Amino acid sequence: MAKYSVENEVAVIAVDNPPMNALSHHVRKSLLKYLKEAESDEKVTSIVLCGDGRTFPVGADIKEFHKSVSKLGPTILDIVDALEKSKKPTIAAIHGNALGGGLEIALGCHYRIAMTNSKVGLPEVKLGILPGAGGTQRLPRVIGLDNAMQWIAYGGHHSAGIGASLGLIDRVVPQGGNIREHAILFAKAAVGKSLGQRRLSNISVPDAAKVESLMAKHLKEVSKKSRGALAPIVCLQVIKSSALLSYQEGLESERQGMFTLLASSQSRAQIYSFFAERQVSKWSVPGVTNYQNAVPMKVKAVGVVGLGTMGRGIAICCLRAGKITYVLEMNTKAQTAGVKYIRGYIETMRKRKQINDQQSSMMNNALIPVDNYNGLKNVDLVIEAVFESMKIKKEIFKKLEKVCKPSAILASNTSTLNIDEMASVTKRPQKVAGMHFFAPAHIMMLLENIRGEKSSPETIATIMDLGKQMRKTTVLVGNCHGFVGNRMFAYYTAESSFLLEEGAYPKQVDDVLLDYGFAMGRFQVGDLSGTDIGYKIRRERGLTHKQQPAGTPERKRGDRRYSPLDDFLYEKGRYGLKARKGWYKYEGSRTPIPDPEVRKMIDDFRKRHNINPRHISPEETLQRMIFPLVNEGFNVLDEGIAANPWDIDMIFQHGYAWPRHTGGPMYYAYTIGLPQVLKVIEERWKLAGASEPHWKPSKMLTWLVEHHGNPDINDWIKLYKERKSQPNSNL
Ligand SMILES: CC/C=C/CC(=O)SCCNC(=O)CCNC(=O)[C@H](O)C(C)(C)COP(=O)(O)OP(=O)(O)OC[C@H]1O[C@@H](n2cnc3c(N)ncnc32)[C@H](O)[C@@H]1OP(=O)(O)O
Repeated sequence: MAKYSVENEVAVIAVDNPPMNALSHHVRKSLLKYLKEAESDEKVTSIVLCGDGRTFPVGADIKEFHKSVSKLGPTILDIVDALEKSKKPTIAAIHGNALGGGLEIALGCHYRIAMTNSKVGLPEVKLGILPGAGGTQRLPRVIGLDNAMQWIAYGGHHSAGIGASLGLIDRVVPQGGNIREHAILFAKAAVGKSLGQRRLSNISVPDAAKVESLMAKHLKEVSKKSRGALAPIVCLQVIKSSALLSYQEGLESERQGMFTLLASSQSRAQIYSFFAERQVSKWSVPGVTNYQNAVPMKVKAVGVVGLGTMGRGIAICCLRAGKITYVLEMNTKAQTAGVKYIRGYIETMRKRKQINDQQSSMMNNALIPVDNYNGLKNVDLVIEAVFESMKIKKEIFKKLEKVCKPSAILASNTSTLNIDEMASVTKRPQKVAGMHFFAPAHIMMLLENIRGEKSSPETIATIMDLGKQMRKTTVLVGNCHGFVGNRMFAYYTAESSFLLEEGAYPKQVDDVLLDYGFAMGRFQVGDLSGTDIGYKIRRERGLTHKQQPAGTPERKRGDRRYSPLDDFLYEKGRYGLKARKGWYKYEGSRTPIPDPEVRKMIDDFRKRHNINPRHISPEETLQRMIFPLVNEGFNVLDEGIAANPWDIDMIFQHGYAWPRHTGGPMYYAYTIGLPQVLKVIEERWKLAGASEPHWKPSKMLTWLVEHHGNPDINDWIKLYKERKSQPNSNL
């Protein structure tokens, strides 16, 4: 709905649709009704449009997308047109966010004023669509083609100050000011002034002459940054029309572009991702607790044990979340280096204006290096971040148990190991949990929180709340080897090496993954993170080639297929980018170059094992990389390790840079169709057999296909759980 009032001859129309004033159908209807009323009321001389509550409208109602109600008139464009055509001055009064369709209606107004802390932007590209209410045609006319391409193709939010410097915002209202009162005064002053040039559809694009060079520049950038994504490309093409065609023709090109994008599977995947991101914070442990009833503990001080790459990043996250952060590192050299890194990073944030001087000095003061466990006696929560060894972690947990106050939560940043086993060496298993950060911890958006068997509701609520305070996409999962992410990802990695054994080379596999939309292929990522990391984890588990007793078949560990190619690579000193050689070689830059030495290593291996290399098609490569991971995803759901398919998808998008426009592995499987996915898995299982158990079709996937074909992803859990809970279900 919207509210209507007339104050001092100024009509004020306030959108009232909490929480975000989305432009739902009923809002659009009432907005147009009040606009007509203001237009026809002779006592009204000007019109202010604003938002009630938290914000100016943040855009179209995303829940309406792909539903018939979104097509019901009036459209947002009808409102934009009415605002622009109005004979009385129209003023958008922005507080909070003016995004998407919200900014488009502001662009329809003759003037825009905004609170200094408000944000403006056209983020539709993040939903796989484009601004469909004239935004692609009006924004370039006011801020120029170059800026508009930047804003629309990347979908960023920008401060009111930036908007003002580009001519988008006519006045910035300082903090503490009343936007409504300022708007009314502004509106009164605008009465009688010519509106011709204030109607943005009337003016031309200032830097239109540069259209071809700007187009080439932005196309190159988006193709690199959003590989495989359709929306940024279509956005650019449509914005280009603003420079070459009339406003009306440009609008038609926008309509066509929107039509194409809305019909694409990518927009569905991205809209799914928008809601999934919000859904994961509504966690639940069925029958135990959930986000609504568990109360988090107050965490003022955090301890971080270990100042290696992970510990440093975690400490930065804690400091940014406003925590007093004790960092424990016994090795003096490592401590000096770690603290130097953290302070250096704080300074970089200050220089980049991500934090101000006061925040920087607060963070520096809150960082407290300690060199013995007693230094952690006052913390409310500790995050252990040392090398991935159960023995070492248990020793640390025993020490923490002794020094930390009884109320303190003990968390481990383990990426694979059993949280319950760590909890078992303490007297407070209810206070033990996993907090799995992804490297680099201060950059990656994901936090995979692991509940132990005995973790209390308060402990779970606290680690989830801390993730939120760190502004991470925080997903709650159950305890098992590798949890959700690494348990599933292990098969992706294993299968990539099997592909090398059978006929592929690293670049061939990586190219398929790049075409799919990953920013980097599996072998490029391996080089970037360092091939030594995986080797040390395999060595800890007694798996590496050198640890096997004489006579052990090179390609087996127990009864499972194993590829030792990764071990050979490490043993040749090819540690990845840092050594300038890994799966690729690097000559003076970070560009991976296929290396004949690696090719020879693979060829020699094949010869030694009488493997006749065969051509592996891109289709087979993609299926073999992704489908085992999907299959394991269904096992993870079946066991309750992940509560929902979107939990898995968010883990992969934010922890493993899975391309957002495919939604994530589980959503992708749904897009392909579960029957097709199962068919490939079953065929592969017949070929591979028991030594490759990751191809054994998951019970849940099989049941869903047999009984429901390709059910809606939102129904997977409900359908399966209902059946599973029946007495003779055999599931
Ligand atoms: C033809 C014309 C075409 C127009 C295209 C568009 O306008 S597309 C929409 C463009 N706008 C956006 O993409 C903005 C989406 N919203 C956000 O980015 C964020 O919500 C925010 C505005 C930055 C605020 O973030 P914050 O973290 O403060 O809140 P939440 O994200 O948690 O949101 C609170 C709840 O509001 C729901 N919601 C937000 N925006 C919309 C929307 N546009 N439509 C419908 N619902 C929206 C969100 O889902 C949250 O709901 P919960 O049920 O509480 O989870």
